Amino acid sequence: MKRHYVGSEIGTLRSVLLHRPNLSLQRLTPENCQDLLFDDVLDVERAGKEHDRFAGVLREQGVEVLLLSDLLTRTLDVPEAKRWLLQQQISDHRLGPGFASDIRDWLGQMSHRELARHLTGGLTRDEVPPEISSITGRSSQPDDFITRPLPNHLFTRDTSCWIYQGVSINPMAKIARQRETHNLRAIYRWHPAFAGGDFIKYYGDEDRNYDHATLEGGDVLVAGRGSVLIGLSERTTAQGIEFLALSLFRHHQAKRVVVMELPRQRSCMHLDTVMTHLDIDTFSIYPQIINTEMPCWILTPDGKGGLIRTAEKNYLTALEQALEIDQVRVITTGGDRFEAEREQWNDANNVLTLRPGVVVSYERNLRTNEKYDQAGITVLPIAGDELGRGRGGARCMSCPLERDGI
Ligand SMILES: NC(=[NH2+])NCCC[C@H](N)C(=O)O
Repeated sequence: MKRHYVGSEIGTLRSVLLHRPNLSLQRLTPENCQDLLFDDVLDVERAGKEHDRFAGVLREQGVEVLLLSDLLTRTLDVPEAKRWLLQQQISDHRLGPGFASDIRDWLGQMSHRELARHLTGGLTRDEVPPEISSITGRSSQPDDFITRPLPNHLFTRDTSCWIYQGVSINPMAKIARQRETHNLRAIYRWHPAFAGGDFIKYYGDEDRNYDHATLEGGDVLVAGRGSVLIGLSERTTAQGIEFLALSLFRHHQAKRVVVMELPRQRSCMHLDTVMTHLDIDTFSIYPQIINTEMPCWILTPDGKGGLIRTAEKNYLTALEQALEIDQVRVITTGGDRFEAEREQWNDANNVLTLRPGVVVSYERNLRTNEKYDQAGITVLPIAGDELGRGRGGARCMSCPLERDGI
């Protein structure tokens, strides 16, 4: 079995999980898109092409690209996985026991590819045969959906994140994304590439209510050298960080966790919207948010199963300690204040590093890409006019499964 291991944020990327936008994007309307955490509706066909190009660039660079729909389809071949997933996604308490059971039976007859399509793309009333109905004969949901689509599966970075020899399968903060976690849990439990594999599940794999202890992978940066950086953000709470840090220390996978506190706002919903790692000593940052005023702590194990929390003077010294280097170099978002704000909103700082100093970035962010270039960082540009409307860039549209350390 392949070894899944993510040793850093910038070491050579070898294998990555992506989700090609599908049915879920076709369901987005001006009325529901905000609820589903998209800022606009998309040209679905064009978004698909942009995504294919993104995957193409990764493959050309030698990265293995796995697609979520393929993994899910294969997972459904395992009868226990299929039963479990249908129970989770079409639950009795969501739809009422009779209706839920009829829907599960009906979905259970579908080809697994088609079922996977609905497990990510949702199910509408119209798609279900009319003879299946709830006791009132009405749709059990206020809108047309029997299960709502999961368009944010596009951002595979968030739902699960690999850290050294294990994975966190994340309890998501927003209702619109919580059911994504079931799909990932099933894949990591039952898909033959993962089932029984030699990796740790740090957090999030239990059937329980995680309540306020939420965590999303966009906030987790595997710095390497035994360090992990985590954003305390709109999505990732102190409670979630505490659980993950304790688990990392218990499994001897990290020596320290650097916590950086972000304002709770959409434009910087995750750490990776304002900061990514480009080369051993180099970070891309959005200076309006990432600056020396930002509260920052270092967590270390106390040797008795707890945590020691030390406040840090500023994030730069914290990063230097994390990477065990003398000085970090930062590249700030390009252009004047207005341009920088607009480019940050369009994910100029959210780039995917393929190996030290080589990144994939949206081509539209001209000013910032120019600064990367001047600083000796190689930019592989991709179009993202449609994809970007979901508020995410190359980093958050990818979940590294295998990457070298530094
Ligand atoms: N790691 C990230 N920056 N993820 C971006 C996620 C965007 C997505 N629409 C959401 O609101 O959840």
